[in-house]
Amino acid sequence: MKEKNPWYTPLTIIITVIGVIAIVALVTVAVLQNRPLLQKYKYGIVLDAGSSHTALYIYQWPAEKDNNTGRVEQKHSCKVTGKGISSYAAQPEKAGMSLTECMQEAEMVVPAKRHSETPLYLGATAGMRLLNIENRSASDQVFQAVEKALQSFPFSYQGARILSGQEEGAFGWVTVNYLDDRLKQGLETTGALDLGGASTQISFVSHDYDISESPSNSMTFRLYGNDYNLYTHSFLCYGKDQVLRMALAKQTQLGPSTILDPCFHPGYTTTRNYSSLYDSPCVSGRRPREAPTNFSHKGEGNFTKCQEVVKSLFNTTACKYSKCSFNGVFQPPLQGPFGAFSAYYYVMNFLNLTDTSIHLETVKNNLASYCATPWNQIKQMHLSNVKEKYLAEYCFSGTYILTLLTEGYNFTKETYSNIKFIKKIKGSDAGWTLGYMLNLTNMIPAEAPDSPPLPHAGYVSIVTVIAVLLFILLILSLRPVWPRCSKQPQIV
Ligand SMILES: Nc1ncnc2c1ncn2[C@@H]1O[C@H](COP(=O)(O)OP(=O)(O)O)[C@@H](O)[C@H]1O
Ligand SMILES: [Ca+2]
Repeated sequence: MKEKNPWYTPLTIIITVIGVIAIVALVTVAVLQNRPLLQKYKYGIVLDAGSSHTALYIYQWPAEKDNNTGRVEQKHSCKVTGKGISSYAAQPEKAGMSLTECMQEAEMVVPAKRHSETPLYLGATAGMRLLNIENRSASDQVFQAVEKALQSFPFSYQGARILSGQEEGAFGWVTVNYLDDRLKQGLETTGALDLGGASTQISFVSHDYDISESPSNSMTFRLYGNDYNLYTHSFLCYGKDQVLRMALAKQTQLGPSTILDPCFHPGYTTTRNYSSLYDSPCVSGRRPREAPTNFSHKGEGNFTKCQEVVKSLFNTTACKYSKCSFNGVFQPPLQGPFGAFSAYYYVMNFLNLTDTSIHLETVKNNLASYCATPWNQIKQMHLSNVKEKYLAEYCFSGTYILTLLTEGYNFTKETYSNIKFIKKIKGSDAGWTLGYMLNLTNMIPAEAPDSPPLPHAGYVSIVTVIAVLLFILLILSLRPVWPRCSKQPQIV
């Protein structure tokens, strides 16, 4: 006769079945109760009207969480065809029209029932700052045209304006640290380096400096219960396109109608127009009196000489503060890691120089040999997939970036490795737009939100483990019954 398994008594079977059903029910209720109902999203749209081009970003976040936890992410981006809105000074309506395609894309991406509640912002940066200095009424007309175009879409239009350099720098810093989840957790923050076409920004938290030394460079925030004292500065005219103008202006001032430019590849040659070169407040003061219409621009491909030209655009002698970067601008000691984005990334990524663990001298040597490569060879290798204008300027831009970081901001060969060249963080572009929207929609609270002591997954696991333990205890408590059942004769 077979031994009867004591576990097979009707009582234990019934208890087991009820127990399993109870556990499944308990876990299901716990999961359903705590799961966000349906993943419904809200949306926000920001247009970045930069000096070289405009880009549209669509952000989304779970509808029930818009007030606290850091869950905003980039859903979509669209690059407006053509140049930046400031280039339409002579025909403002076209600035508005240029945005149509991307705005239509936004209408498709954002679900129709959310259109009317989706905020839409346009922020313009250094290109419009310069146009505003140069020709106030042209800048106003561009804004009127842009405003009219944006209002014709079904979103909740919140206005178009020029950001100050401080705002541009600070919102870039907010974006980077928000996406890295550093703000909510009160971690050490990352500095932000943004290189545009017409201006460049540096923003970081430096603990041991006196903000009163230069109040115009300081911004204070209280975010998620932490206080931040941010140093930020925007150098107008030190974006890479305006710096190139300044470099050319400097070299053409010497007089000849042909300039041999060390920042361009050997064999590169083009004819440039004096008026269009000097058509910017960054250089207009330097225009030679009796310049011919055109000048010939030839490349020489010499990194060391190029660096000298670029260095001459930084004034590092005058400083009325305890410490300066350049042009008499206060800068506290650099601190912490830095994220460098926008043109910093485009240029260093093209040059294969994004790895900052490589020694700075090696980086310079690599760039020097790139600059010395004949223009024909460069074109043969890359012209099929890179715009010729960008391609011609990477040697200059790379040299400018290294010079700005070391001679301008005072990064050393030791601190260079604190910089990370980045394009995106967790799928969202690094740039000022996200920080701008978070601020305007009050999505980063000053105080830490009250959150449940456990994350959802932890809560469910604990409930499950406790339920299973209780169940085992129950089964074990029935054990005294078993010996009786097993007192069966064991002989066959
Ligand atoms: N693929 C690329 N390679 C090199 N440079 C690029 C690339 N894409 C964009 N850029 C440059 O990045 C810069 C972006 O600046 P932008 O945001 O338009 O100006 P700003 O921020 O000064 O208003 C411009 O100089 C533009 O030419
Ligand atoms: Ca920009």
